[in-house]
Amino acid sequence: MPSRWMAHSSFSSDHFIGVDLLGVARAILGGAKIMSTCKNKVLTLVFVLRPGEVLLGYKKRGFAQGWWNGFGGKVEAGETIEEGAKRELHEESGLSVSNELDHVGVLMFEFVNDPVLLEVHVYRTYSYTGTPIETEEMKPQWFKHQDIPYKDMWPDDKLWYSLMLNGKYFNGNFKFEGLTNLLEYEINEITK
Ligand SMILES: COc1nc(N)nc2c1ncn2[C@H]1C[C@H](O)[C@@H](COP(=O)(O)OP(=O)(O)OP(=O)(O)O)O1
Repeated sequence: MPSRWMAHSSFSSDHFIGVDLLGVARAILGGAKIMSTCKNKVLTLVFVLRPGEVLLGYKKRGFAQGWWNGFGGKVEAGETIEEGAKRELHEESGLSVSNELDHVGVLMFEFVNDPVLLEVHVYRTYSYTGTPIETEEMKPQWFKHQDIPYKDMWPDDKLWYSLMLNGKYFNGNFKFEGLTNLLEYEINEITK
């Protein structure tokens, strides 16, 4: 969300890769403009962890079909973002979480020629009940951190997964042209 761009302006050089300063300035200014004209679509993305491994789901249909991702989707009317995250996790993987999820980040995605910004709330948890099951939408599989299949994932994922896996808090802004061409981005680690 553009306001978050402003609120957390301390860039971590470790995670601020591949964008020149002019590009960042343009992106921030562009963000401010976008904020006044766009409506955000609020989505969730949940990562279930066990020591050294993360559970990902292979998307069998719809948006980003054929790619691996965490579990999540649109927040429905009448539910909090975290309730939406738990519901989507259960629908897509069969797992339930009764404790609070750890809210580790917010990612903003802009797509060229699309006025709608995606506001993706990222959660992680080590605490869950159930056994992952294949659903109509996702096929779950545990991956060791070193085996995460980044080539079959959204191009932004390799840029922020290490923060998420290491329990850091972060936000990010990404501008895509189509689904595979990441034009600009910035990622900020947040000190709580
Ligand atoms: C653009 O980059 C993205 N990267 C990553 N890693 N994840 C993303 C990106 N854009 C969206 N997502 C996530 C956010 C959600 O978890 C899903 C999209 O959810 P979907 O559109 O399938 O929402 P549902 O409510 O499940 O939709 P249907 O019920 O209509 O299937 O991807």
